[in-house]
This record gives sequence, C-alpha cells and structure tokens, in this order.
Amino acid sequence: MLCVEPGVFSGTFKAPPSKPISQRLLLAGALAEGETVVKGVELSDDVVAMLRAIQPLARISIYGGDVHVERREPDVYRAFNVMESGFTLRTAVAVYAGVPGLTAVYYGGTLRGRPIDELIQALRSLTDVAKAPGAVFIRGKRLSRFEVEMRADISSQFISGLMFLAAAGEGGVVRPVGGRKSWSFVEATASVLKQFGARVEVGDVIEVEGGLRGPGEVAVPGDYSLAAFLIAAGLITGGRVEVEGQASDVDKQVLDIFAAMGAHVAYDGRRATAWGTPSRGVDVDLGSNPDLVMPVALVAAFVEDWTVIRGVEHLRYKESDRVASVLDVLQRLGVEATYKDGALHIRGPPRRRNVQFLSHGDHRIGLMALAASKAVGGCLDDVSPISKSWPTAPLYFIVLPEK
Ligand SMILES: O=C(O)C1=C[C@@H](OP(=O)(O)O)[C@@H](O)[C@H](O)C1
Ligand SMILES: C=C(OP(=O)(O)O)C(=O)O
Repeated sequence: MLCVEPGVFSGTFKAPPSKPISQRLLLAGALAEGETVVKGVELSDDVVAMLRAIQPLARISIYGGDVHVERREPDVYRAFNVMESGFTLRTAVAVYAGVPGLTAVYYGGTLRGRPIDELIQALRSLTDVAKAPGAVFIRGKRLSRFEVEMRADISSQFISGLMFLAAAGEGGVVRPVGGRKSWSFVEATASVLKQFGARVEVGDVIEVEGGLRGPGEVAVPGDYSLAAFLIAAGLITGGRVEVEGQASDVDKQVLDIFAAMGAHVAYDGRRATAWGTPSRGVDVDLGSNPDLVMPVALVAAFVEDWTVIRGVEHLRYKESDRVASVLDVLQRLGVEATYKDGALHIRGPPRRRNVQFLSHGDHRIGLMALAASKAVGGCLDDVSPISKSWPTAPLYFIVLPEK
C-alpha cells in the first residue's frame, strides 16, 4: 500500500520518454539495414519486453538511455517473454511470421486475458501459428507481398503488427474492417516506418512497401499521455506544472483538452506549462487516443459540470477493463460517473477524502489514483503495475521520511 498526503502539486518535470515511440523505433531499428541509435529510452517493463523481442534479430548495446540496434542474421530458434506488453506481443507475433525459423512468444499477467486471436487468424492465411495458454508459436518463412483483412475495432496493434511485417519483407496491403479504434497509433506506426524509409499509405486500405533503412540517430519524444498525470495533479490541487520535452504527436492533444476545460496551458514545442482551475466540462471523442481517458477523466472529476468522453468501448481490452476501473476510481472519489453507449459521463466534484484506491493491476489506473490522492489524500493498494510504463512516477508523488 502506498499513501499520498494531499497538497499543492507544483514543479518542473522531464516528460517520460514515449513508450509507444520507443517501442516502434527499437523494432524498426532491429528490422532495418544499418545501425540505429535510439536516444533517451527509459527501461520500463514494456520497453524491456521489446528489447527481449528484438534480441534474436539484432545486436543491441545500451549506453545509459541510448540504445544502439543493428539487424543481424536471425537465430533459427527464438523464444522470449513479452510479459504484459500488448504492443510487443502483437507486433512480435506478426513480424516473426516473416522471419525463417521457429518462434515462441510467451506472455503473462493481465495480457493473458487480452485479445490476440483475431491477429493469429489473419496470420494463418500466411503461415502456421499455434496458441497455447500464455504462448504463441510461429513458423516463420520468407513471405511474398501479402494482402489481409484485419478487424480495426479491437486493437490497432493488430494492424501495426501487420504493417511492420509488410515493411520488413516484400510489402503488403492491410484492409481494416469495422470502426477504427486507437487510430492515432496506426498513424504513429506509419510515421516511424516512413522515418525508416518505407513507403506507407494510410487510406481506405493501408499499403506498405517493403525495405527499411536505419535513419542513424533518432530521439524519443515525451509521452504526454503519462505526463498528463503530472499536469492533472497540478490542475486539481491549484499548482503549476511545467513538463520539459517535445510532446509526441500521438497524445499531445491532451493539452488542448485541458485548455478547453478552462486551464491555462502554454506549449512552445519544447515545454508545456499548465496552471489554473479547470471549470468547464467538455464533450470529447477519445476513440483514437484511449490512453488520454484516464487523465481527462481525472480532471473532469474536479469540475462541477458534466464531461462526456466518447469512443471508449475498447478500453475494456486493456490491462484492466478500463471502463469499469475508471468508474471505480471516480466512484471511490464520490464523483457522479456512469457509462452508457460507449461514453463516460462524469460530474465532479469529489465528495470523499482519504480514499482507498485499487490499481486493478493497471499502470494507468494506478497513476490516476496517485494523482487523485494528491488532491484528496489517499492510498493505493499496489504500485507495482506502474513499472509497465513509467517506473519513476511514484517518486513524484511521495515524500520519503528523512532518517
Ligand atoms: O500501438 C500502441 O503503441 C498502443 C495502442 C493502443 O492500444 P490499442 O490499439 O490496443 O487500443 C494504446 O492504448 C496502447 O497504450 C499503445
Ligand atoms: C494498453 C497499453 O499498452 P499495451 O497495449 O502495449 O500493453 C497501455 O500502455 O496502456
């Protein structure tokens, strides 16, 4: 159990490095010709999962936060555990379908209950794939240009995986079927593949031409889906927070959402500053940016006005059922909160103090609870899930007793 004393939360912080971009750059680096130096990586559990996944394909050296990656002759038999990283599981299962040899991808924890079958089904039109509890086995072979259909309404990572598979080989076409969820992450995959010289077109279908070349040095931008918890903690406690580091394109719109809620937000491309008390509810669709739901819901909990967050159906497939776990945090705060037809409806302010929160095994729910505790006082049952994305985060919220 970790308890946080309430108080004004202010300060200048370095944005945590973007997990999704770190993972994409490392994977692309391992598949590309030439050495890539990925600068400013934090070894969260999910990034370590990606390092494990690329090790059978690549030479890797780590110097502080800089990771050097270079493609090598792949091992013929390879096995690794991706732990709870959904992105690593789904991209590794796809990519190894195109690498001659046999692969076992193990996975565990909350990931065991998350979707993978739809991707396996699509890959079976290309090669042999078998699933056992906690592992996927893949026979890899050199693939010619392929064309597959893929559901787009469960996880965008199925599509990102197929895009990496196409880019590492002879290219391919992915036909998304159904509503497009978490689409900003498909765009992020396209943009990293382009950075590595691939030709990618994202339209009604996604077309990828094969062939990746390392761009040399690349820097990881800041993760504003995570930094948003620091900003939220500042806004709900009357503090002023500065976050240093360029925001990754995937989630920087959180700054506009906080501004629409009445916060003062300034961003100059290198640093975000936020202060002031949010006073307006918003009606936003976060179907493309599911990781922003937690920090936006948290700020909404402190506004005496209705906020509606739409497009959240697929939050059920995350580390926890985030529709239920976000509602749990809000209800423990004593905030009015319901879910209806794919939307969360939230009206603050909190009516409880000294709240007992549960992380539900989910890093983003744990982070939401820590930031909420800064405003109302509270304890979190289990902080360990937070190492999945941002191991240093609890250090910003606790005060260690002096000896
Ligand atoms: O591609 C990615 O890096 C991610 C895609 C999203 O998941 P889904 O596509 O499964 O919704 C997002 O929630 C996750 O944190 C990271
Ligand atoms: C869902 C997440 O990641 P992944 O799907 O890669 O496990 C997340 O970081 O919130």
